[in-house]
Amino acid sequence: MGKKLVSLENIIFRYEGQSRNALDDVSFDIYQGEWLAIVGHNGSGKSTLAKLLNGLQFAHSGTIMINDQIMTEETVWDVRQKIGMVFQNPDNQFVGTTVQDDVAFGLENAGVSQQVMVERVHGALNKVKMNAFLNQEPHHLSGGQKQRVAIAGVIALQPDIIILDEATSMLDPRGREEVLETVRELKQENEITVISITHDLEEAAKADRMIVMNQGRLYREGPPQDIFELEEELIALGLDIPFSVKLTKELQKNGVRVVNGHLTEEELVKDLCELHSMM
Ligand SMILES: Nc1ncnc2c1ncn2[C@@H]1O[C@H](COP(=O)(O)OP(=O)(O)OP(=O)(O)O)[C@@H](O)[C@H]1O
Repeated sequence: MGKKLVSLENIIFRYEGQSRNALDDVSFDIYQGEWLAIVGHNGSGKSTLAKLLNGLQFAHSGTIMINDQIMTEETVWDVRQKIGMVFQNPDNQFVGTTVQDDVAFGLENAGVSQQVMVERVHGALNKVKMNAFLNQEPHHLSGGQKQRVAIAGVIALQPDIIILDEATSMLDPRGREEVLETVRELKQENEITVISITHDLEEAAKADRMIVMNQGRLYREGPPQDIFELEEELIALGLDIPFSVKLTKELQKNGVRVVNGHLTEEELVKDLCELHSMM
């Protein structure tokens, strides 16, 4: 496990005029190089967590520490440099007229020299496999490609952490796969730390660790295999377990000896093929 990069301690936050806390004594850590998925039903506090991590709101009590710096109104601009956000709607975050302008936008604002900018734009687009689209206009791109450009815009700024706030929820299955594959590769190659906030437990299954939020409280945390063992509890919280986990349970009930822990359909299919070849 890498070093502790983010630490939340006893965070309490309530929106003005509301009778209950949106975040109620939430504590957890995030380690360098890990992919943490934060899941929960509507209103469980996921987006509020993202707002606090990005300094758009401040906790009423408790501490958020990001790479050894405590988040306060005074440090927020420094801390924000360490975090890149990718949001839900691919169309709302395209600010350039072409792919390369879009990726360069944040670097221009950061006052980076022309030479460094060109290197970083090309490097970032290479990493998300969008370098063949440098001069394309956004309306020629699919949703998945637009989100990959948004990710390139973020990694060009070399943050320590990327937060994906429901970044795949408006994409078709292919776009979703493209974006998740990009995240997986980035994480593997660059030791970047990923926080994905999602309704989608199939997506969360790809993370190293999951946090389940419920009514502003941290309900459970652990590796996806352990979290999906909570099957009935997750369903009671309004969450749906991945298809491969459900199918594994049904197959086992019917006497098929598949092993537990298949978080993707591919893994389950591989196991079934191996069982079949032994028959
Ligand atoms: N701007 C706001 N003003 C008042 N209350 C808010 C505001 N935003 C969120 N809330 C409340 O705070 C709580 C947590 O909401 P939050 O949006 O963080 O949940 P979420 O898990 O991200 O839900 P969703 O998946 O629907 O976005 C909910 O009770 C919600 O009604």
